[in-house]
Amino acid sequence: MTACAPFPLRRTRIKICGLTREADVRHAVRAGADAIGFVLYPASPRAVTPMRAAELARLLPPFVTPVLLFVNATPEDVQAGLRAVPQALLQFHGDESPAECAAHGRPYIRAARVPTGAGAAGFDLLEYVRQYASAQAILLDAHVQGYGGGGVSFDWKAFDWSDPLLNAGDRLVLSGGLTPENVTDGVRLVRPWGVDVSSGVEQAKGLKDAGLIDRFIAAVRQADCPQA
Ligand SMILES: O=C(O)c1ccccc1NCC(=O)[C@H](O)[C@H](O)COP(=O)(O)O
Repeated sequence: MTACAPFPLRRTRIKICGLTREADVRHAVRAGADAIGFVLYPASPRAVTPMRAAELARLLPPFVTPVLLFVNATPEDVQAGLRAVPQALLQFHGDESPAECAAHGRPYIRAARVPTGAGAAGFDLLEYVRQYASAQAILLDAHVQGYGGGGVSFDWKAFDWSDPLLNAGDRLVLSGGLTPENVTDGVRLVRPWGVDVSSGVEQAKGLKDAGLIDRFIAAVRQADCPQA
């Protein structure tokens, strides 16, 4: 772990997503993850059932948040997830409207799917952030085939992160193709409240790699330290 003197000015929150195994959950928590995501989207290679998410969420100590991820799920499916993991934060990755996301009366994370390459410049992120004013967090993901977890980044330089309207309320979560190699730069540029990673800490889809998790978290902490 990188040491800062006298202490980091900020601590970027870290969510690790798409866990399916007990050992991965235990390791992520020990390494310092703040939130653990479970994919309740049956078409995903990282999908778990609500019952399995509940088993894994039971391993979480206080102050580590379970997150249930949905893609165009029915309200009944979301409710089934919440019955299994009542303390969970919700994450919506599909085409859900602001009203659909808010309908469960629970804090939620809204994934914005930002076009990759030159397309990012044409994406009105400010309008998106305004539209989802009821979201506790806006997760900045890259638009890939499928709905997410694609291990692809968008062009972080396409937006003005110093715009107080864009970064208002500390609710941006940088995501999409983050790795131990690029996350320090991403955090220093965007200054998000948190980061979210799946592919970048995996040995295979749904199977996390302890060494990559350690390196990823150390790289985030490095970004949190004031630069010499
Ligand atoms: O993980 C999936 O398979 C998945 C499927 C459908 C929608 C979202 C999905 N995952 C989202 C995430 O894991 C993260 O929140 C985020 O998009 C980061 O993914 P990655 O680029 O793999 O780090």
